Amino acid sequence: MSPNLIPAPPRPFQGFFGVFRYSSRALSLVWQTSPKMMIGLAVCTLVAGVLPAVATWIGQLIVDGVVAAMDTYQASSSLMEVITPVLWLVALEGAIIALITLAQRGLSAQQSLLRAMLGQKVNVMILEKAGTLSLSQFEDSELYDKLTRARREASTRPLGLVNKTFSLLQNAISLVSFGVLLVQFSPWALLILIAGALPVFLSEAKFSGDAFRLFRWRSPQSRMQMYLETVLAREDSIKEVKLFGLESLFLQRYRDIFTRLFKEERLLTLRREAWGFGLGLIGTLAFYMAYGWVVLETVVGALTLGQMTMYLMVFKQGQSALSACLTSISGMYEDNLYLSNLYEYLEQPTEQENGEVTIGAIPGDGLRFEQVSFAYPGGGEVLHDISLHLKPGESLALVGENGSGKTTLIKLLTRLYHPTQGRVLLDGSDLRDWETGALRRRIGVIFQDFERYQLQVGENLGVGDTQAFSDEQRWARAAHHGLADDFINRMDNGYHTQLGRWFKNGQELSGGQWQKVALSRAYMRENADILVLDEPTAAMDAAAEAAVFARFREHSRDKMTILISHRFSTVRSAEQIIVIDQGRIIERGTHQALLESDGRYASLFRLQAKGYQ
Ligand SMILES: Nc1ncnc2c1ncn2[C@@H]1O[C@H](COP(=O)(O)OP(=O)(O)OP(=O)(O)O)[C@@H](O)[C@H]1O
Repeated sequence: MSPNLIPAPPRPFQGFFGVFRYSSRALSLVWQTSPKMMIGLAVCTLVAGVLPAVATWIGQLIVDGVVAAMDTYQASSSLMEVITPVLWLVALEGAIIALITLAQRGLSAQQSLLRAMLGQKVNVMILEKAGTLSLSQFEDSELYDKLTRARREASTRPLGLVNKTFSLLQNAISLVSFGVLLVQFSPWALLILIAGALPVFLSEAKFSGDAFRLFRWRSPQSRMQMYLETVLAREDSIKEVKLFGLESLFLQRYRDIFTRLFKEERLLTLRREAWGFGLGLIGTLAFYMAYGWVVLETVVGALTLGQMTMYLMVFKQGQSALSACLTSISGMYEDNLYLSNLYEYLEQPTEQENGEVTIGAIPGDGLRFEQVSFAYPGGGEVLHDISLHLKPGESLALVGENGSGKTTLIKLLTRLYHPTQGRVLLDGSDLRDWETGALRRRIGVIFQDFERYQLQVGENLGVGDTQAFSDEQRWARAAHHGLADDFINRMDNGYHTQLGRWFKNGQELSGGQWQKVALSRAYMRENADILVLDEPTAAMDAAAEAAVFARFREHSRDKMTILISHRFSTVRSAEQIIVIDQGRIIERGTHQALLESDGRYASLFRLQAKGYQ
């Protein structure tokens, strides 16, 4: 796809000025970050903007002073007397130049400090917003693109915009002061100056828009590149990459994406620079026309030598100030486009899911699914008409083939998703109405794809209850329930051992040990009265599994427990067993009752039992 074919943004080029709507927000963001430095930037900008014209004007006074001094000196008076006024002017110009340098240093120091502070602030804003997004929003690839784009570009853009705003101000001030001097020569000269710079500006603005559209268009591909980088360079995937010999395959795909993207980028860059050069020539032409004119006026005696030098300087500097102004404007346009990305992401509506219920309408009623159906966003229905009731102290086991919907049911119970039809009730109140904190405190859950944090072992347990994140006694208790205490106590630094390979002295655990850590994490929620274990023992040896369930039953006598497992040995003791097939409940009852009814459960059980004979 060529950049020409890249879909235009909702407000195309004619909305050039409309796109500046993010400028004020970027400015206020910088102001919030550091009002002092923003004022400092403004002062330095002002100083660096006004003084060059003053220096040029003094330059003219010096040249004319020198010419006059040469005449006076020949008419013989003392050299010192003749030259002193000129030397004072030289000293003054020197002082002004020193002041300009000081202002420029001040500018760059404040810019680099602000850059660091703003980068951090914007990244925190992006991550804070990420914390408010729902799971389904995270799974939406368009939103994910927005998030990635915002993280890649947006953190440097607010400061860029502020810098350009100030630089625009600075150059505009210089331009006005040069303009005042130039108009005295001829208003036409001012016109020539403007006419020379305008074409480059227009082409720059157009290409900035194109560059942004290219950036947007290619973000899914950039994301694929980032993904391949991760797979090829992360310890958790490298094992498989090596064994399957995937390096060259993935690297080739990585290169192909680059080649495709680079083709577009090269085309755009070449066009941008070629047009910039061609239209820039108009500016050069304008300068040399004005040059010839000034020379002519000097030769015929309409200008002094000092004035000639000054006007040439003024024209040259005026020209660069004008083109700097226009570059700032087109740069601001570009920054605004990128900021539109950031704000599109930050303004993404979040699903308001915080209700107010902290104690249910019918305390002690337990958990109910009432004719619940569910479809993932953009997908077909994966759960159909599920009804079940679990009272405090009862245990439920979910059985079913891969993909039948067991984990999805748990996601609804933990309110990671909402039912598309029907309701889930806890103690008689709809889950949607529960206050998030109160609801989460009541549920301890371990998913089959639990997270392996590159933190200390203890902290890996602590994440189960942020209130007790660093509570070592609670770590020990949870590890005891989850049968993780034995191996943790044998580690060099006990609960303070760093896990994973990302950081120094990190230790890797076996699959079963990780699972024990995850199980203990669920036990950190001591007040939770709903315990959900989604295949908690798949990686454990038989003895560990038996011990885990013995401990589980003992620990959860007065709780509601939901267990998902493909092993019937662990399922059979549940008071209620539900068999799910393609999102529907097809059988329910106790182990004994299900065997007697001789349905799907009974045949699956016999199949597994045969495997052990
Ligand atoms: N995030 C998702 N987005 C879209 N569809 C999904 C998502 N997660 C699961 N599914 C689909 O929902 C269906 C049920 O998946 P679920 O994970 O609930 O099955 P499961 O019974 O837990 O399977 P397993 O025994 O393999 O863990 C599957 O068809 C799956 O493809």
